[in-house]
Amino acid sequence: MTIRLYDTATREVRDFVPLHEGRAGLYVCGLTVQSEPHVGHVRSGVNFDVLQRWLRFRGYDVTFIRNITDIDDKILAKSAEQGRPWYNLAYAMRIELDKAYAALNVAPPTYEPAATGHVPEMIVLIEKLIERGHAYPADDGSGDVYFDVRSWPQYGELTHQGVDDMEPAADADPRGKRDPRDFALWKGRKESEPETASWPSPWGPGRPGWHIECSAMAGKYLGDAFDIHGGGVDLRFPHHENEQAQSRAAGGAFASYWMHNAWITTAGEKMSKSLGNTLSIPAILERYRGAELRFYIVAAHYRSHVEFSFEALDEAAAGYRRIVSFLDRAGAPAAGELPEAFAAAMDDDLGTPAAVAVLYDTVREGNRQLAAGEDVTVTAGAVAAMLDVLGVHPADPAWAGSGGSDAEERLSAAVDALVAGLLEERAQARADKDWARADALRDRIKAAGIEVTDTPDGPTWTVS
Ligand SMILES: Nc1ncnc2c1ncn2[C@@H]1O[C@H](COP(=O)(O)OP(=O)(O)OP(=O)(O)O)[C@@H](O)[C@H]1O
Ligand SMILES: [Zn+2]
Repeated sequence: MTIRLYDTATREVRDFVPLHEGRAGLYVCGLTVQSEPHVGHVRSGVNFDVLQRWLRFRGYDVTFIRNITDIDDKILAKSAEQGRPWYNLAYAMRIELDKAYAALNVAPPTYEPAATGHVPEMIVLIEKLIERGHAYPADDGSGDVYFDVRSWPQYGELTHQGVDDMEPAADADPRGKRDPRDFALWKGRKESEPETASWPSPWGPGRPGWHIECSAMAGKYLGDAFDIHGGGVDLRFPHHENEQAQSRAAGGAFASYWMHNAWITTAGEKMSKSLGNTLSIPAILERYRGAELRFYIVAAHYRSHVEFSFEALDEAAAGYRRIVSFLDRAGAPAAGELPEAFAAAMDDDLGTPAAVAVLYDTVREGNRQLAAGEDVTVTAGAVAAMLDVLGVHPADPAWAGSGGSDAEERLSAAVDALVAGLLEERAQARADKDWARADALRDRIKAAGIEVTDTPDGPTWTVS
């Protein structure tokens, strides 16, 4: 019954022991809202949504914080390219991200703080670091402030590296730094940058560095010490190493466990805009239901890279539809008891592949029971409970309006059958050269607002 989680910091699977009994504080790095999200971007949203659902199922009162980075170099560069204010781009992309999460039934976090709303908290934290001798303002008049990595002997402990082996920090102007690895806490405003992208500070107008944002927001909403910090595996270094160094150097314990999800890849490479191998969420949702895409993502272990392919997605979607069809035939029961093997798999570092195997086995057994005319109440209730935990229950109200909800599909199937019947009658009337009847049938279909198109595979219809 104990949840065990792989902790990236200790590199082992450990029992989850919360700081406060019955409660779990979770912080996940959200996205920089600079462009439309692709399927790789939403993976962490889905994976950590499964984690928070599992923690809740196990009785924890979860506080889940996922931030939005709405100011940074990439946003400024892209908005300049597009000739629009940076906040206009960030806001528009935030709306796209919200839509993608909603389409995948990723529940909103307890609170979703945006970096631009927390600059005063970041300034207080930077002042504290300067006071404690772990940060310094650059002496080149740039207005930058850097974290002094040599002042913090534990720097590198999260990713098990010695300072001397590390690359220079890329996110800061090298001029005013004491050590090339010192990273920016505050970036003085450059002449070329818009005034609206700067905030007053003791070091002059400027904006926060990326790493300090998460330290300040995690501290504000979860306190100096909290349970789990998550994010994509590429954030381990430098972002998470830096977050931990800042927060601990300021006196807090920060996260007890670190969890990192792996990538969605194409041809073995991280799906990424800079590689030009991305697939946007709306493009996928033109062909698949949100629940099918989510099922595809959750069926893989969060620490395994997923090589994206439409064949694999087709397979997952077909598997999901078989599960839904079983539930339908079993009379769409309420969630019942969760099978122990499923719970054990989830307790074991969110072992979703093993959990999904239990789900398929249970459906197989349910189909056998249906064929044998046996009672399927318990089996179908177990299937419903497992789908709930994974966030893919077809009756979840979250799917309503996102296209292809269960109710819509059934309605569509019913209309399909009726239209097919009318079209068959029309075909027969034509074969019989009964033109008046054929026309009357065509008019009836049209009057119902249905448009029929003849294709080589036979007629198809849409609601006009
Ligand atoms: N293919 C992916 N699989 C899983 N997570 C991803 C993937 N791509 C990006 N992420 C996550 O999304 C966040 C933003 O990543 P990043 O800025 O690198 O996006 P990107 O699309 O790769 O952009 P760029 O092309 O500028 O590198 C990070 O938290 C990262 O972990
Ligand atoms: Zn972060």
